[in-house]
Amino acid sequence: MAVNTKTQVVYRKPEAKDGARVWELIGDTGTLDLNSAYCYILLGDYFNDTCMIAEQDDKIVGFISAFRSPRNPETLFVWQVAVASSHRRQGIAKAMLTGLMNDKACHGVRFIETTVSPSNKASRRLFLGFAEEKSIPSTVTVGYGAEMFPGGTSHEEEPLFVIGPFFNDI
Ligand SMILES: CC(=O)NCC[C@H](N)C(=O)O
Repeated sequence: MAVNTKTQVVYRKPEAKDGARVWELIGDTGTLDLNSAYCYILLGDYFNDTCMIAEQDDKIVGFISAFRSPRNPETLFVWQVAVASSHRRQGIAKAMLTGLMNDKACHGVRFIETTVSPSNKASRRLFLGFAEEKSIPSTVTVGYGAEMFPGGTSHEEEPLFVIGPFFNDI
């Protein structure tokens, strides 16, 4: 049966050349910290083993960035999860996180760490739902307090979510 690939969301690792469009996606979400375009180019170049892009009809509609902690490589720190407003509630964030965890780059990961601000309900659902679905322990502790952010800005606190231990022996 012919599959209409025009409507399928495809998932792939980012490349440096995707940086500008990822920067646009993050800016469009209006909920995440917009890093420099250079940062997203760098992620696509040096950290792309643990990042993923969701693309539909040649439009970047999702992005997840992560890296294995240099001080504890068994921990995967998930930095940002973004889905275009036009593509929410379609399971794209869960597909990106699951795809990332199933990648050989995440072999041996035993903990996922991430920070999720109180207003980021979608990411809260994503990570706690991931833990619950896989019966993995999860804790939410003090992460980065609002006071750590520059004076005069209205940045929310960033509680630390720790999911694990689990065995990711893909
Ligand atoms: C999981 C996630 O997207 N966290 C966001 C952390 C922070 N507010 C940022 O946007 O980088």
